[in-house]
Amino acid sequence: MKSVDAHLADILATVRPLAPLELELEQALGATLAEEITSPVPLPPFANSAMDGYAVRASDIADAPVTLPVIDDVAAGAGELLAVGPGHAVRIMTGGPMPSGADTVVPVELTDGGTVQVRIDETVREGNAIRLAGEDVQAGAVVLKPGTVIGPAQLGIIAGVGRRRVLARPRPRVVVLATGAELIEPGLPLGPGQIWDSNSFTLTAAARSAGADGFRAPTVGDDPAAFLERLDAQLVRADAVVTSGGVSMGAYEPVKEALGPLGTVRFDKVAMQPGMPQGFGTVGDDQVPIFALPGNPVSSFVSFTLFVRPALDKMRGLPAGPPATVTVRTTASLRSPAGKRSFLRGMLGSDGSVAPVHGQGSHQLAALASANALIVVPEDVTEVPAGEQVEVIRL
Ligand SMILES: Nc1nc2c(c(=O)[nH]1)N[C@H]1C(S)=C(S)[C@@H](COP(=O)(O)OP(=O)(O)OC[C@H]3O[C@@H](n4cnc5c(N)ncnc54)[C@H](O)[C@@H]3O)O[C@H]1N2
Ligand code: MOO
Repeated sequence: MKSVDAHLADILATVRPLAPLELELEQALGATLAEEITSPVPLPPFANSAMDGYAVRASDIADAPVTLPVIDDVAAGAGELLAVGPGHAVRIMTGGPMPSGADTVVPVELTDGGTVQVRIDETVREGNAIRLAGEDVQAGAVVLKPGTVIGPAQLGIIAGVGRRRVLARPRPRVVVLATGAELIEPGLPLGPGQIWDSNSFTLTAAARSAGADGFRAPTVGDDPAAFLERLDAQLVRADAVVTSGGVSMGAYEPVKEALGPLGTVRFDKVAMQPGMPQGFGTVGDDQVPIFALPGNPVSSFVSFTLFVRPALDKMRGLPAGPPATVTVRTTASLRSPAGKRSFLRGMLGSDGSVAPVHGQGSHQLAALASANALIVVPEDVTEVPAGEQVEVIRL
């Protein structure tokens, strides 16, 4: 049997980072920056008020209460500004550019709010409530480095320095294709021998959680020709394909039967529990990576976590490797088959312990849904007593 590490190494040796594209900001969430972002101007570009109030000279309000004439009204976006001379005040709004001559803003709460003249009840220190030009970013400064994943705040600064597009590796497009003659769409009534398709929803969501665009293709039955036809139709929009089911030893294994003869997809038994039968390779003229995951719901999810997620990291241009683990104490004893690495479903507690959940079968979806961690038991360990330290992968 092939080791988990060797299988992941083969996958990571095959997949390539996606080429960077010029992305519109609306498309850039979750993409990985492939250029340095600098600011062409200082930010803020000009000194402006941090509060709604009055721009004054600090020396004029030292003996507050004082009453000053209001000579101008400055909203955010105002262009033409009158200078503030000695003894003058200008009403100003948050974000409004500071008029020359003024060195201080008095918040409206400390005044009578007048528009012709204003009574200032309290003095404030010189420079109060002014946001200086360049206080956030100096002109020419780097605000984001290549390799940064663009989240909401990163999008904000890219737009904030005036950019409409960025050079970035896009989110990988992952097509999820579930196979099985027994599968029926959730929402429709079950017939004899049928089950509702859950894997395609889990895997599509897992792809999205991993920073990809997940697309759920319509499921296919057990006919290899129909599978190949569906796959072919989906390849145009796929940077990677994930299938579920049809890879073990049965009489009807459409994925294995369809992909095996291509010679570009290998089917292996990987020394793990769950998730032993695994297919991986490339398909189509563009050599699109394909992950043929086992059909058992827990097996396909665990396989995604161990193999597909790191591959997506690599496609996104991020550091890629096995999932991170933390060491905690198990509250109960654990069992694992000899020669296989087990990934038991567990619940991490706030006290630094993990409890295996009830129901460790690879078909037990509800138990998986109640877990927040995978407890890793190495290949050479068959029993772990309660209270021992174990490695866990957080889900
Ligand atoms: N004789 C052997 N039988 C099996 C072996 C083996 O080595 N020798 N391996 C077992 C292991 S381990 C696994 S894992 C499964 C993998 O089977 P397949 O990948 O071929 O998957 P299927 O047979 O299509 O389905 C397995 C199981 O999962 C259910 N399933 C499938 N797709 C979905 C879906 N989209 N949503 C929900 N549930 C799904 C399906 O109904 C089956 O119950 O093979 C073992 N057998
Ligand atoms: O490898 Mo299978 O996933 O145990 O059920």
